[in-house]
Amino acid sequence: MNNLVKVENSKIEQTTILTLNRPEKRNAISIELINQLKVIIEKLHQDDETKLVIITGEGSAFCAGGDLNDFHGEIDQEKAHELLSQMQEVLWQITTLPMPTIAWMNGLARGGGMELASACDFRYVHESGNYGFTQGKLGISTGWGGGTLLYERIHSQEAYYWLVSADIRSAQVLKSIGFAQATFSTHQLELEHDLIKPFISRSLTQLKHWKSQWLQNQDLQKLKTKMDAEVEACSHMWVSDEHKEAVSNFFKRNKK
Ligand SMILES: CC[C@@H](C(=O)O)C(=O)SCCNC(=O)CCNC(=O)[C@H](O)C(C)(C)COP(=O)(O)OP(=O)(O)OC[C@H]1O[C@@H](n2cnc3c(N)ncnc32)[C@H](O)[C@@H]1OP(=O)(O)O
Repeated sequence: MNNLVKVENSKIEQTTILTLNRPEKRNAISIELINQLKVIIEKLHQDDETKLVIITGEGSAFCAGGDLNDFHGEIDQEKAHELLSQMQEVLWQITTLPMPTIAWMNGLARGGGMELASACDFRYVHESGNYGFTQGKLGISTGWGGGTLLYERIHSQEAYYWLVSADIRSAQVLKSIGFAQATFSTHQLELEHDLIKPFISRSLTQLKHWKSQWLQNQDLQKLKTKMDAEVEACSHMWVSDEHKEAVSNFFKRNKK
């Protein structure tokens, strides 16, 4: 079995780094990758020693969103709902992990890649990357619950506008709207990085306490209900002609 997600446990720093490992596909999230991620995140829920989880991508991209070969345009509404729900569950499990999570966005992200980042507690973005909730241009809405999470991360007026405009933004803009906590310029993720150091210097007890406080501060039941509604809405848009055409145009563009 290919490791579509690399897992590195750093015992001294009590940190787990998860690296999406399909660089040739810009780390697009296939069904197989979802299945692997599911098992890894489930294990982390039972892990009493890890105090920090970092999600990043191999190569030039953080994540290009759902793999459009698996999440293709010809599936019906029920099937779309079933597939979208699988990744929604992963996003939910990441959101509710008992330790802090960081999306270390080493490069570009699109669509579901932005949703994945939104499921993390903190986001750091590479200064040369570009980032977009581009679902609007594909004739759909966010389909994994990440639109709901976006509203939790930035000002609601800005979230609403970003989803409608579906525009691609720079790292500096992400920082200015509060989606990213900071930008970085290094290519290799190092746990000694100034942005990671504060986490590593805190104890397991401290970090788990702050995470639990963070989760208590949210109405998780309401959040889950809103994420469910988002998946349902997207599954209906999935079968629109506009969406089918957008997916087909993507593959045609890539064949040129
Ligand atoms: C399904 C859930 C839904 C959601 O809930 O949000 C989504 O995520 S929908 C998907 C949203 N994502 C996109 O629309 C991104 C599509 N990709 C691109 O726009 C570009 O590929 C890129 C991400 C901007 C990268 O551009 P570039 O660096 O120029 O690389 P290429 O375009 O040449 O891509 C390299 C390689 O990767 C394949 N690829 C990229 N993204 C996807 C994808 N989302 N699904 C499947 N495959 C993808 C691309 O086809 C190329 O493959 P080869 O042709 O085999 O080299």
